[in-house]
This record gives sequence, structure tokens and C-alpha cells, in this order.
Amino acid sequence: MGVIDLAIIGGTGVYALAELADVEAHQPVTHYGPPSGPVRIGTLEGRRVAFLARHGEGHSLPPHRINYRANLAALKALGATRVLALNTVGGITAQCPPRALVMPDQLIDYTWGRISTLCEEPGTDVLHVDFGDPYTQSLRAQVAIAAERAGVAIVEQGCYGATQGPRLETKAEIARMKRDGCDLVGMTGMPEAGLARELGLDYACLGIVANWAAGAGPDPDEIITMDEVLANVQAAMDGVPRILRAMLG
Ligand SMILES: CSC[C@H]1O[C@H](OP(=O)(O)O)[C@H](O)[C@@H]1O
Ligand code: HPA
Repeated sequence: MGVIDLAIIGGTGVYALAELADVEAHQPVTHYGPPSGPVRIGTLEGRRVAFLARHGEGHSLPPHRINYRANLAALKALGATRVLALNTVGGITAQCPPRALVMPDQLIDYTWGRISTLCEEPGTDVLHVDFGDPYTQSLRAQVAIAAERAGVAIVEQGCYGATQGPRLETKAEIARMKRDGCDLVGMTGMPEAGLARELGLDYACLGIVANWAAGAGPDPDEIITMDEVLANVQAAMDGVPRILRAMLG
């Protein structure tokens, strides 16, 4: 098993990485079960890169049904040590408008009922990992430098609020999250980040802002549609391969 220079987890609207060459599909089954779909390993800028679609390539898994443990364990078993998570998000604060790319440095977990740790089964070691900075600072720095080199604007700070979904939030929930200090809202940021830490993986998140969160935009009564979400993700994704190339090149 060779080294993987970078593993990418794609979220809503990002089901493949077209830039990868010489792609091979791997179907690992982990101690925690199978991941969301095949892990596709190919080359980019001459480096080995893995890609996994978090919700499955046909987007068949809602956020609370994703086997986050299997996804991360599969990437690790295949040789990944650093993981860049792409997360489609709603923007809550003014610096996070639709189509912005935002790399959070903090998160708040509002999810419930998900398996959120490796220490579930009897006999496994009890882990109390440090999580004060939930994203790996060195990887965040690499992404920031790459974005600058590539000339792609990203917001380098923010707090990601992870909600349970799959429904979107109420205006009151978003107002509370804003008071709590959240800049972004998504449904998959946890337990993924916590599990990555337990597995000893470097992990950072690049949030792709797809919409204003409920009540947060200039028109507080705007209805959030999947058409809007997917169109904005597609537009904002334009800069992501350039960032990846600059990270790897
Ligand atoms: C309105 S789309 C909601 C859906 O998109 C995000 O997924 P991901 O983080 O995997 O890109 C969000 O968390 C929800 O799952
Ligand atoms: N809320 C939660 N998750 C999301 C949103 C949102 O508004 N947009 C994209 N993913």
C-alpha cells in the first residue's frame, strides 16, 4: 500500500474529482463496515490522491446515516495521513455569502444519536483526545498558502455548526447558532472531525457556501432550494482544483 499524499472527502454536489488521472477504485471493508462508496485513488500533479464521496456517489446517504468511522478508517487503511473535507454549508455571518470558500478553525456540535467515537465496543481503549482546535492547524496553513498561491480567495477563519438534519434549520435555530458564534452551518462536520482526531489523521475542512442559512440573508424569507445549493456549489468548486494543485505541486 503506497502513501496517499492527500485524501479528499467530497460532500453534496461533489461526487468525483475529474482532475484525477489513472484512477483505481478500492472497496475496503473496515472494522466498522464499508465506507460510503469506493475510494478512488489517482494522481494529481504527480502525487497520489484519494477521493471518497461522503454521501455515496449517487448521494444515497443522509448525514445521520453516513458511516463516518468506516469512511475515515478506510482512508487511513489505504495510506492517507491528511484529509481535506469538502463540506457544503449555509452561510450565517456576513463574511460567508453564497459561493464563498471558508476554512473554519472552530466548530460546535449540535448533532445527536450518531456514533461519534471509536471507543464504542467493549474492550476498546477509552480515548480523550485533545480537541480544543478541532482542525489540524498545519493542514489549514497548507490550504491557506495553496489558496494564496493559486489566487483563489478563501475566508481563513470561521466556526462550523454541525446540525442533525436532514431537514434544514429554522430561523430561530440559525439565530441561536449565530449567538453561539457559528459562521457556517452544515450537517456532516461532526462526528467526522472528532473521529479524524481519534484516528490520528490530519484533518481540515473547506466549506463551500451554497446558500444563506435560514433567515440569515438579505431576504430573510428566502426559501432554500436544492437547485440553488447545487448551482452555487458548482460555481464555487471552480477554485478548489486550483487549490489542490497548488497544495500538491
Ligand atoms: C442543503 S444540502 C445539505 C447537505 O449538504 C451538506 O453535505 P456535506 O457536508 O456532505 O457537503 C450538509 O451537511 C447536508 O448534508
Ligand atoms: N443548513 C445545513 N446544511 C447545509 C445548508 C444549510 O443551510 N446548506 C448546505 N448545507
